[in-house]
Amino acid sequence: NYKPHYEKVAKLFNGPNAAHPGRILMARVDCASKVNVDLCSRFSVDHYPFLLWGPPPKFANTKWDRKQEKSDIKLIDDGRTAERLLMWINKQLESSFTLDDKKYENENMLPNSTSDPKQVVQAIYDVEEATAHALQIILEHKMIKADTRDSLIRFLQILVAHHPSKRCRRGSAELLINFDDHWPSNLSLSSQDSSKLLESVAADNHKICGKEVPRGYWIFCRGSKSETRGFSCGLWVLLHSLTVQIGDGESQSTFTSICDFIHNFFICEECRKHFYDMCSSVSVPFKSARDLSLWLWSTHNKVNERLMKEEKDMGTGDPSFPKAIWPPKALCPSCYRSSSRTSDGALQVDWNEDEVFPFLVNYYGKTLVSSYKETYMESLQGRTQVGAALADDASSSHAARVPIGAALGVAAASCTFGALACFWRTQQKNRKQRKNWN
Ligand SMILES: Cc1cc2nc3c(=O)[nH]c(=O)nc-3n(C[C@H](O)[C@H](O)[C@H](O)COP(=O)(O)OP(=O)(O)OC[C@H]3O[C@@H](n4cnc5c(N)ncnc54)[C@H](O)[C@@H]3O)c2cc1C
Repeated sequence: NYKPHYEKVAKLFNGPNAAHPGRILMARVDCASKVNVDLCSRFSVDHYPFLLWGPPPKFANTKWDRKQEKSDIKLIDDGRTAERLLMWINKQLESSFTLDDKKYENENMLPNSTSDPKQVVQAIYDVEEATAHALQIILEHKMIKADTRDSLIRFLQILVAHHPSKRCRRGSAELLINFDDHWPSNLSLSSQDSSKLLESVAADNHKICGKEVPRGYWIFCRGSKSETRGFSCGLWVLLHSLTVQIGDGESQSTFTSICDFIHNFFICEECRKHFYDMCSSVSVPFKSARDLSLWLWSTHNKVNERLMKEEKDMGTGDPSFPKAIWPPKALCPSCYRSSSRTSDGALQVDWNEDEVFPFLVNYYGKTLVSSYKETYMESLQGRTQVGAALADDASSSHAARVPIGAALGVAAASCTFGALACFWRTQQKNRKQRKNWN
């Protein structure tokens, strides 16, 4: 959501149609990407958006500390919207640029097309990807601290028991077994200690969902644009899949663990804050898995509802996957008792929760896991049929449109097409690296 704000400002200064070319160079860095870890840690980036201002050469070789009083590089502390950011810049330069200096053209309005909801059978790969991705972010951003350590342990415990992927359950267990060796409870990590531990975890080849993951691409959560969907979509699917697996006696502790995990380890500041507020508004402890699954479902719908409006107003979001109240009637007709539209066009649904819960259990439980089991069995039988299995899936009644790159990637992970995999992965890496500096 910040992106269009910053692009609005950047378009005044960057690119061939800029109204004020060359006055300022705006650049963006994706700190969630491995190639930028060193750069981002030099500037102690611990949340986003994180805006810095300074002479370009200083960014090349400075190690910046925000506590440092006299520095050529400053933290922009008031730049959450295009207007405020431009006001901040105007103050620095004693200028009077306005956003109207060059009309902002929204390039994101592409025609809509609908997605096939049955693709969830392939979401198991994205749940693995999101799990590995989350751990990678936690390690690279050195987020395990004295006050967050317990929350990670509690979340890993849930993953050990209920992660829909067996290899992630195994990997989470291994991580827990070695947890005290890597992160002793009395250790308050200096950045040097933390780097050493990160190296040792990497050297142990500790991959929470097996060696092949993260694979570097998304299947179910693949957006039509490179910067949409992906991790946050995979994270939602993981959370839903956990809530439908737990037993009634675990519902309250799972609720607390999910809330704490998002609060401590989801680096999208706005998301974790909103989610934390919604967690805090729950006053009665959960007594059943049903209640927790329905709470997460309706919380997700509240986020959808809010983003639906924001994305419409700002032209963000993925045009091929517009936010909507979920599940749509076509996916679960019996979930709807009745529905109507308000005067401003918003959908209001009288839900039949006795139908929604079994629907969620089936969607995020049985259906999601079905594809994994098949693949896992095949991997035990010699790992040669994965590409074919995906192709078969695509024409089965669980029809899933598998992007060709992803299908090749999964096939490659089975070690069947080594050379192809190498080529494809290199392409992916190059693409990622190019993206990070545009
Ligand atoms: C905990 C959390 C909080 C977030 N908060 C914010 C925020 O405050 N601001 C922000 O801009 N972004 C937020 N995000 C990101 C945002 O919700 C989306 O994940 C992101 O925009 C990608 O959207 P998507 O189209 O892939 O669908 P997502 O919303 O990520 O959903 C993934 C899939 O889940 C299914 N689904 C959709 N709704 C439901 C539901 N109600 N119940 C069950 N399944 C459903 C659909 O199949 C969908 O494709 C948050 C993400 C998480 C995990």
